[in-house]
Amino acid sequence: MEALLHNQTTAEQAEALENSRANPLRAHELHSSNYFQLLNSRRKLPVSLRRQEFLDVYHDSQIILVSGETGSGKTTQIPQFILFDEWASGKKVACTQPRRLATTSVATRTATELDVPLGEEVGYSVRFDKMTSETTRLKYMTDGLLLSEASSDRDFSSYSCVILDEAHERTLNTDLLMALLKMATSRRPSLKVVIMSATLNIDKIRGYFPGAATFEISGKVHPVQIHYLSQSTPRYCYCAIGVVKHIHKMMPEGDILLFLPTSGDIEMVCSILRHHHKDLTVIPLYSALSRARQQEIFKESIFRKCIVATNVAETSITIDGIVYVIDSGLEIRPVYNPRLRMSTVLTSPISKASAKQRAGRAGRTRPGICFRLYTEETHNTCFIPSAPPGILEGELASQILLLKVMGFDSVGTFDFVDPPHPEVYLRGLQDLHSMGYIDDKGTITPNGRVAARLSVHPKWLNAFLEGQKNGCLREMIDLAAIASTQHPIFSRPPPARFVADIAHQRFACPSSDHISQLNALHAYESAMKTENRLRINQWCFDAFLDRRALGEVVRIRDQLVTTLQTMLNNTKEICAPDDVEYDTQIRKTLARSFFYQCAIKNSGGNYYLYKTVHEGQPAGIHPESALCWGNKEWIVYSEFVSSGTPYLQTVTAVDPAWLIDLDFFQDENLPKTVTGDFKQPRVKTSLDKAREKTNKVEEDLISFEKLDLKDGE
Ligand SMILES: Nc1ncnc2c1ncn2[C@@H]1O[C@H](COP(=O)(O)OP(=O)(O)OP(=O)(O)O)[C@@H](O)[C@H]1O
Repeated sequence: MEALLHNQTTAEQAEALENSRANPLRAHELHSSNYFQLLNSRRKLPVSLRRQEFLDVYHDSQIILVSGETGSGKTTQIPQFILFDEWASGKKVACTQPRRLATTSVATRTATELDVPLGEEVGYSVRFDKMTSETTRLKYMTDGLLLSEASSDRDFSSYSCVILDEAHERTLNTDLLMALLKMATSRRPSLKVVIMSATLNIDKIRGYFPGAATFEISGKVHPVQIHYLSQSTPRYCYCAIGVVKHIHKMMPEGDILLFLPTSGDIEMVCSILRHHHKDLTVIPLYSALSRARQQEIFKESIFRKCIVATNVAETSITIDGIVYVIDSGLEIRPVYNPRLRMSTVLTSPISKASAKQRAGRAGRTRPGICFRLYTEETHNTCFIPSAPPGILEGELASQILLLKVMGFDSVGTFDFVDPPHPEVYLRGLQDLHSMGYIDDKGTITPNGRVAARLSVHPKWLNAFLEGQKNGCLREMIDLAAIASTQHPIFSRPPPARFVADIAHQRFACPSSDHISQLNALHAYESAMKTENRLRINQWCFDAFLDRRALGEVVRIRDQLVTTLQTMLNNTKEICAPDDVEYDTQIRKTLARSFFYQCAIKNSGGNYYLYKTVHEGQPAGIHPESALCWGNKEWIVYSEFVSSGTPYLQTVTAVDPAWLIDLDFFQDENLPKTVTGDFKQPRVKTSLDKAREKTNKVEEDLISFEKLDLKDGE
């Protein structure tokens, strides 16, 4: 012990020893010198100075709303206070985060602070990835994951306390958790709930939890100077490059964090910065990058680091060394349009709360400076106080299904913090009905129950069932896994986009992007069997495939295969890529499972080559698709997104004959004008032709059967 503590002063030694005794995780063990160093800095955090006061409030109340400055220690310290306080209960403490990167990084930090290996007493759990064990008592997890746990345990019975962090973001999942926790606390008096945020809209949440106690922490760790532009500029990327150059050439050491709205902006700015500043380590950060590439932001560098990020770096994470933050004041927010079944991603100004969070990424381990690429007047007059709750902007089908499986039949009267817009809610119900997951009365069906428990979007259950009939269940599982990874398997680095597109041609299927994805995955798996580890990296590099994304797909797929084992045991012979029927069966399965996402060639459209069948919304096909030339009459698509231009993404050509028996395509369900005519006569004609053709084939078959053919005739 003396040897370990030889660097500490006597007072520190005493304090450290006292703390180590109070720490039930390692009370009988010696701590590393790093532990004591961290302990020293943790003790100075504003939250730590009020530990006892917090615990007093915690003991007296069941629900506590905590608000405090960014960097004051909420995310890393409060869960530790609660962990030790609740130790005797034998239950776990959960702390939720809206994003995966923040979840894994704060779990790592807290485990380091407590001097325990990550995954033992402190762990994390995000979708398709976890580091937890039997001994885990403090679990950082994404809000989505806790929500899916709640679907089978409405009382949160394995937890003594649930902490919802970054509640000001009001994600759809956090809002639902608030509602479920409110009910659970009335059933389980021993369950505690802590809702934390730097900029909590206290009045709204306090109104929702009338009896809750509030605990406010003031005080910053380090000051952050804020600078505004004197005049606004629309050329935010070039302005940002100018500020980086100025900092790099003129200002003292310290890393830079630059916030831009889109991954396209980020890649463009990164390539310009790399070209002009060889002595700057430029690192992009956005959600579509693989986890390993995201982790690069935490690595040390001999040069000054410049991290160029979207709002994934906005909350909870601390990147040691960041002194300068440059904030473009913009972000992209997907907004769901229930009438068109389309997600619009538009670049829009951030909220004041987000601006504060972004500035708060500096000044965490030393004083910082934040350059805001907008005027002070813009900040004060144009930015809304906080972003609208996710429940008002997102699609709701899977959340409604989850609530139904939990027994909330009348979701319309559910006690939300902010109720969803009725049109979005009704669209969600309609979609679930089309998928067969709820019946005419809105009651969940047996298929709906299974779909709600899948780790992928519930819509995939129909693809699995249809795939089982058509002998391509494994292919549907592969596609569900590909759709569920955040990272695209086809890599298209901007400087080599053209070369990448040529490399991807070897996987391309002219009638289906889904089959192109399968081709790439299967080629990777064959290469894995024959090549060694080093060669496989080169193989992926040459093919412009993201190896880590493919690895993640395989992991997700294997988990799904385990879940769907019984289904797989009952499946027909799996069709193989060299079967004549392979393409057709996959396209047919996709058509019959995603029939509500159909589009037909738009006869009058030049640029917008297609129109969605039921909404009649014109759209182009994404230029990365093998079907972008529009030579197929009918298609199904996976996503309908608009970032100014509406695009259908990941599309497959289908035959309308595969759809004609579905209710969705019967005359009474096709959209009509007020005079009763079909809104899209082309859809109607095409379906009628398909019907005639199918009837003719059936008639021919019947008359063929009627012929009493004898052997040899
Ligand atoms: N990975 C890390 N490396 C270095 N210091 C860290 C790290 N994580 C946290 N810290 C230190 O701990 C402090 C508290 O961090 P914490 O995330 O708990 O604050 P917070 O109040 O939750 O902030 P926010 O609201 O921004 O999430 C930081 O200001 C920083 O000094």
